[in-house]
Amino acid sequence: MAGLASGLARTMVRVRDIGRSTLQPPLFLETDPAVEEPGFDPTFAAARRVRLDATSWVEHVPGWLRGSRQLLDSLLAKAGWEQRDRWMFDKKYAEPRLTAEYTDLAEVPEPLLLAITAALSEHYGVPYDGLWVNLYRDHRDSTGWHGDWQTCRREECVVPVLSLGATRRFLLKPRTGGRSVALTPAGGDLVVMGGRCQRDWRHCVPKQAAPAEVRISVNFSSRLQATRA
Ligand SMILES: O=C(O)CCC(=O)C(=O)O
Ligand SMILES: [Fe+2]
Repeated sequence: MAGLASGLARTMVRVRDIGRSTLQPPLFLETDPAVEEPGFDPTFAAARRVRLDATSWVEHVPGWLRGSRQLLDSLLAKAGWEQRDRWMFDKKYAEPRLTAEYTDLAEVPEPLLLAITAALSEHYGVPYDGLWVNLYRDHRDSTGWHGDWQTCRREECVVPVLSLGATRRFLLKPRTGGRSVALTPAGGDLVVMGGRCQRDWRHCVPKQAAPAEVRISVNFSSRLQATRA
């Protein structure tokens, strides 16, 4: 991680350069490798893409956001966390995590997230205009196998997920069954699902036996992708 951090330091964007109201990526780049302020790599230099099959892929960008603990603490305090229910057959279950959703970016409580949204839009060529955040309070919280159908109604979508806090396993497996692919995103890492991933694959964040601290995932959405072509 030390090598990676110093390699990325040149291109980190400082949070203090991010205007409150602008959706444009910040213009000033940080040059001091010792800086601890939050900052992201607008070049996505560390991205590693895994081809899942001929039409689906997942990308892991380790260490994309530096100083991610600050964003975690801020969201913990400021996001309007709610408990959601899920119906399974005839029974209602409380989801084993908390969620806050922002369909309007103007409501997002952290300006850094606006700059991050703009950088993701620019890099992946998708106009992200909303996001939802999930809070995994400890190792017993989880997300079951699913595809993001509500936010991906097109054949192909690009769905970025930014991890903050504890390292947890993020698994993908073909919808029709078969071996799963495991990623272990740490705080500050991006996982990006692309191609037909939401149609042909499922993803989850499983519970684990080993104790884990709090984790937040930030999931980016686009009205364009949520609308049938
Ligand atoms: O928490 C994560 O890493 C993934 C969350 C997710 O897949 C979802 O909320 O749809
Ligand atoms: Fe999902």
